[in-house]
Amino acid sequence: MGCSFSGLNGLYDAVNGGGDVWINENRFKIIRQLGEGGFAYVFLVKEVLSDPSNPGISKKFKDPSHISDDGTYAMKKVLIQNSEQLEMVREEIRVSSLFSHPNLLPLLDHAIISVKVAQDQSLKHEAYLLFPVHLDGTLLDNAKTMNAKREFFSTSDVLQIFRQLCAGLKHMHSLDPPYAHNDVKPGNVLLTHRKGQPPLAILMDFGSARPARRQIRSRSEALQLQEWAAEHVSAPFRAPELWDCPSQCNIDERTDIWSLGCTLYAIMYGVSPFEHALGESGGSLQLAIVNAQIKWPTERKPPYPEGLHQFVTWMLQPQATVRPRIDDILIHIDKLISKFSH
Ligand SMILES: Nc1ncnc2c1ncn2[C@@H]1O[C@H](COP(=O)(O)OP(=O)(O)OP(=O)(O)O)[C@@H](O)[C@H]1O
Repeated sequence: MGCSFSGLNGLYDAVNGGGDVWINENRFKIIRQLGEGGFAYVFLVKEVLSDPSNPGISKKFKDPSHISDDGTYAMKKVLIQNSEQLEMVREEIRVSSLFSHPNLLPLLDHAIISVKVAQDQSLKHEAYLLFPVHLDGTLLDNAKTMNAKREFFSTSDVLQIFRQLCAGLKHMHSLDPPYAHNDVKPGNVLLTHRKGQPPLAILMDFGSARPARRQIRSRSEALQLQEWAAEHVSAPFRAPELWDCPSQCNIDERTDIWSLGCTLYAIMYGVSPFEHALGESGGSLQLAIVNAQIKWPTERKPPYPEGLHQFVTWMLQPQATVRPRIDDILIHIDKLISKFSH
């Protein structure tokens, strides 16, 4: 495979060479792989600064809190197979640049390059996205490890992690037009443990984020939305109206509130409240969700106050028009924090 130097979108190139990766005019050494997604690999990288007087990538940052003390970052390499995927990455880059909030993972830099395939000389694209790195894993990783050891987050940590997610989401829901994240789930939350403080929680992956409000006025529009959701919104966290969309309805950012309710449950118990129906047919997962059949832990004494369970049930209101909004959620979480945090 050879590399073309023609930037796309007026961008400079990220070019593989000598084991290092260039993102525009900055060079990074790959240290190790951190994770992988559908068509993406995420690497821990360290900036290579050959000239000590050159501040490197940090000179691009408007927010000084984005500067990495030791020059390490997370670099996501996206393999692009077709024009639809190219469009999706471009949209992820565009949408990411709309947000700026301490609980939303910022996109620090990006480049899309064209690569010539040696065999047939066809052109392929690769995208390189640079983010701050958070080495303590996702909320999903943490919940799985804790579950295996039969450990639980304290009530106070559950509330503080959840509050941070709500703060990030409020930023998205308050834009004009409001944006929905569309894939709020524990696997898309990065955690950083801090001494003497609750973990820092950061919502990531804006690949499915879109303007939240849509008017559905026909059967075909409803089916189109369901098809889009099936591809972009993780099933155990997907709101009922995205499974079974009426032909006449208004969809709004409260699809995220449903996913938030499932995520709060998962912070406590490690899985979505509907995950039990996953092993069965897809149909029964849908049925469990549209009927809001929440499966509560069967242990006699769950470690969390009943108020938290009621909070989950409130968010998991199958009828979207009466589901609470993010501002309602924030008011309630602050009440719970003052009641249960010491
Ligand atoms: N900034 C980061 N710091 C540390 N680890 C990260 C970071 N970003 C991503 N990861 C790791 O890489 C994994 C995959 O990242 P990400 O979810 O962004 O990929 P994706 O292709 O969008 O995945 P999916 O197909 O699940 O949507 C994450 O689960 C996480 O373990």
